[in-house]
Amino acid sequence: MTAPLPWLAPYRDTPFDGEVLVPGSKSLTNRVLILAALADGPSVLTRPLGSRDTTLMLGALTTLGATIERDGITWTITPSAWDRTDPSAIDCGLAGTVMRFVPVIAALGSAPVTFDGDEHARVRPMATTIATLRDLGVQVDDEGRGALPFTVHGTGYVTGGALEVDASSSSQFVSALLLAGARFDKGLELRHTGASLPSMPHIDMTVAELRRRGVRVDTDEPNRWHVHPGPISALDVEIEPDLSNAGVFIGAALVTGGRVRIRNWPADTDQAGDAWRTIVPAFGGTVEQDGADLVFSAGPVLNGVELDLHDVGELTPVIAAIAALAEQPSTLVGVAHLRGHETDRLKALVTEINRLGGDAEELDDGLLIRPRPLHGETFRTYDDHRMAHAGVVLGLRTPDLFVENVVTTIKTYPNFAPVWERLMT
Ligand SMILES: O=C(O)C1=C[C@@H](OP(=O)(O)O)[C@@H](O)[C@H](O)C1
Ligand SMILES: C=C(OP(=O)(O)O)C(=O)O
Repeated sequence: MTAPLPWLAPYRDTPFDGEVLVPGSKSLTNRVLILAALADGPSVLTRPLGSRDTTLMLGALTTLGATIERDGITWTITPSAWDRTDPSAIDCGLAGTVMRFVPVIAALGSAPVTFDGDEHARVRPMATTIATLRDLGVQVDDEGRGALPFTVHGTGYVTGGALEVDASSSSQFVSALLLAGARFDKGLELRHTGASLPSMPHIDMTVAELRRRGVRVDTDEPNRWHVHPGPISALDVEIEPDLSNAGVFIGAALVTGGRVRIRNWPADTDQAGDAWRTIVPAFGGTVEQDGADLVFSAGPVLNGVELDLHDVGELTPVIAAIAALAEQPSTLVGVAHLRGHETDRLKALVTEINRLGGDAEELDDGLLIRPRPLHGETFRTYDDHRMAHAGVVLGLRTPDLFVENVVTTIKTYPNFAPVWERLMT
């Protein structure tokens, strides 16, 4: 198959002023799908995200015995009976939520399940998943790789109890264990032992979704979670718009001196993307609530920023693109773990911003970006949806910028390129 031609990103010399309803949250959709597959009855999801990562999650849960019925904007999930005994295989693609969450769920079944994914998925950090499963008494065959592919041999139950995890390279190792913990015979008393724990809002989201379904989770001490054993109640939910993906449109408003209305911004949410409310003022912009929507506007000057993005690392690529177009230098820290994301995002951002004539430098745990005039080039995306988002934001202010493999945005955003083209041209 030949690679698609690089795509000419829309350029604008006038302010963008638009309105967007972004598709559903990846993180919420994939958590809700897992919990629906473990629940005590069928659950209905309204406005779930239909994208590559959620399709992979549906495929994985179907393989484990759940059934899915789709009807327009609703999906009905009937839980698995967990009675399969034949070996099966699950494709994780490049989805962290599939490769980290599903192996722990598969341990509850009674069959060997082999996990693999895209070429780059094989270098994403997975040793913690394998080690914690073994600590729980589950047999995992990885032929010493400490990475995909590997096979989980479920025996129909996991005893659970006390467990330590070093989740400094990804919060998803914690979320995975918490999501399954109520179904362990003794529940789960989990303690994170590593130096730091990224993406805390994502862990808070996991705990909140468990509690909404009647699971008792104690979080009295930092870095400790006690999930009590018991049923997970079925629950019908509406999925919030993906606030991390809203960032690319917010970026468009900031770098063109314009404005964007993001429709249906949830008033109370655990999504990492809610941090745009404070990030936009740091760049000199403003944020206004208007009914159910948030309106983000550029200020008279696009300031440089000094931000610790440890909690909200997935916002970094778009923030880096905005920073490269700002009027002063920016420093972004707290994101060493981005080296284990869809690609090594620190290296990729430095390489691509500098390819356009920019001046970006990799720090131990982040980026230093000094704005420079940029010129058109092909912006490489390394199969990373958020690198493509960074590229299109830079393209708004850089004539003749081509984005390689813009279709990679399908990971979390169906039809992104046509939507962007329609809004920006
Ligand atoms: O649990 C989740 O849904 C996610 C957790 C975060 O992972 P890391 O902690 O690995 O950054 C985030 O970056 C990722 O996009 C989604
Ligand atoms: C890190 C990300 O994804 P994943 O869920 O694959 O880890 C992301 O979407 O920015």
